[in-house]
Amino acid sequence: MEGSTALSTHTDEAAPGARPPQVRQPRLVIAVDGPSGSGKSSVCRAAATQLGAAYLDTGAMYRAATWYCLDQQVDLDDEDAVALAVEELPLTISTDPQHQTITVGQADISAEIREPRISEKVSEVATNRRARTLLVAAQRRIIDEAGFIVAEGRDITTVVAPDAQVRVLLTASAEARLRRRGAQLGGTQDAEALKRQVLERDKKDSTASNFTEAADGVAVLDSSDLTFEETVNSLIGRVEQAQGAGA
Ligand SMILES: Nc1ncnc2c1ncn2[C@@H]1O[C@H](COP(=O)(O)OP(=O)(O)O)[C@@H](O)[C@H]1O
Ligand SMILES: Nc1ccn([C@H]2C[C@H](O)[C@@H](COP(=O)(O)OP(=O)(O)O)O2)c(=O)n1
Repeated sequence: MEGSTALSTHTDEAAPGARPPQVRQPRLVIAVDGPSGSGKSSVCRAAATQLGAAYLDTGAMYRAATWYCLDQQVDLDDEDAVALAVEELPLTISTDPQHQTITVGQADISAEIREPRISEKVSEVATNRRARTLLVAAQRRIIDEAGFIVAEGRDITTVVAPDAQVRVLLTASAEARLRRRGAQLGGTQDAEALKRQVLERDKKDSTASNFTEAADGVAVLDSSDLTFEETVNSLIGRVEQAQGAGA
């Protein structure tokens, strides 16, 4: 049933930065979208750590849903079956940028969801409209509970948190993104496999959300010619500007 989110998402308590838990953070949401390999996860994790903010990797939730469907031998072409599986998904996700774990039931699938077998199937779940509705609702709950959080994905600036104080589209050239993903996977993937996991997946994902052009009010951060540190600093600079504006 659409709207009745039985998706029992549970968030592990974030332990961000060195800030004591009793210090209440002002509400500040940093939304980052972008294509595969643009640096969203690594840049946002580093920025959240330095800022003492929580961190939400929404792609990991789509990956976990895909892992669960495959584990339960759900036919990914069967839209209803995929939506039902996502409805019952017993997901726990950490929002601590320094300790990222994701579990389904008792299974810790933090490493498994990064495997190429998941990357090659995840768009089939991410383009399921009902699955998206359920996952977006869960993501909004997590963001609301955290208050001070960097959330990244494909539709955070536009659908999940369009009212975020900082909204950034993180991009990089196709060449840079393929090179980065290849290096990240330790050179284990040939050029064709990388293209499937990066460019073809982006093309399919683009049918479900727009992360190739910045929406109104969303700043573009092109990391093609920036070092990792420069990219992180640029994002933090935007957050500090917003903090200054809100102070
Ligand atoms: N500006 C950058 N310069 C060089 N490498 C980067 C940069 N940004 C990210 N990377 C590296 O590229 C790889 C892919 O980044 P990742 O965060 O997984 O991207 P995404 O989450 O957008 O798919 C990581 O190994 C990361 O360290
Ligand atoms: N908010 C989001 C986040 C991810 N997705 C989809 C798109 C991707 O194919 C998968 C996995 O996302 P993930 O960010 O882990 O992918 P990359 O690390 O960028 O390659 O989920 C989405 O549709 N909406």
